[in-house]
Amino acid sequence: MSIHIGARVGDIADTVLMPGDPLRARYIAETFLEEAVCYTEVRGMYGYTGLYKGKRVSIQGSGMGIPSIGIYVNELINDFGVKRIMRIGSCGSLREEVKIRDIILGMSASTNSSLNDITFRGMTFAPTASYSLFAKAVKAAEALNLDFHAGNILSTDIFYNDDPEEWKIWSNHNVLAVEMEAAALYTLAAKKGIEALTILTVSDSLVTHEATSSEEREKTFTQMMKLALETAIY
Ligand SMILES: O=P(O)(O)O[C@H]1O[C@H](CO)[C@@H](O)[C@H]1O
Ligand SMILES: O=c1cc[nH]c(=O)[nH]1
Repeated sequence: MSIHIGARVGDIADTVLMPGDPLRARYIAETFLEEAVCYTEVRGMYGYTGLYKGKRVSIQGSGMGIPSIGIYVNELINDFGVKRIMRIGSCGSLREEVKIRDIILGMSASTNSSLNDITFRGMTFAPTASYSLFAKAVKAAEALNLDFHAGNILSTDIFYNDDPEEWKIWSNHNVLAVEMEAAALYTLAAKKGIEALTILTVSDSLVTHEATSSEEREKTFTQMMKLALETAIY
């Protein structure tokens, strides 16, 4: 058991899918996994292990934001020996061509967080997905006949930004969408030598101001869930 994950060594699979929302973790486990067992309820941040098409996979909530996912990713790797983490989250579109409910593979994650300023002392690190997982996700998407966008995403520390125009700086540099965790996942994965990828579904658009409901964000982004599970077993 680690400080924030109430599991025993061996309870968590080598491959972990991480939604921000713990209720999405429960929904995925109950909907897609066989023999799913809940291995942690600490802080209500549910984690489950079960079988997807016969292969062991875990689903662990990360919470919202870089500090929260940083805690869980560190413990998953250091205390439970996890080898592969795929974040599956919602995001806001920053580009007109990226429509609501579209799927995005985050090849790299820009950030306005001080996370890497602190670590790299003012120099700039480029948090990047693992090519191995990215390539598998592309093949899995093709097999599922799913369209997707692939590119740079933004991991922001600020959900409610006082400056309603700031997103355009990122949009003007072809950053596809905004979420709040991928840069930390990619940085920690690089440091610890594990594989990482972020798969997102567009829940709202900063361009058109369309938005989906909380219930839809918890339960209906099933194409992204299936894509991540198929990538896990590819
Ligand atoms: O849907 P999740 O995975 O939580 O991801 C997005 O949603 C949350 C904000 O509503 C942030 O965690 C952001 O990254
Ligand atoms: O971080 C996020 C997540 C979803 N939608 C947003 O606009 N931002």
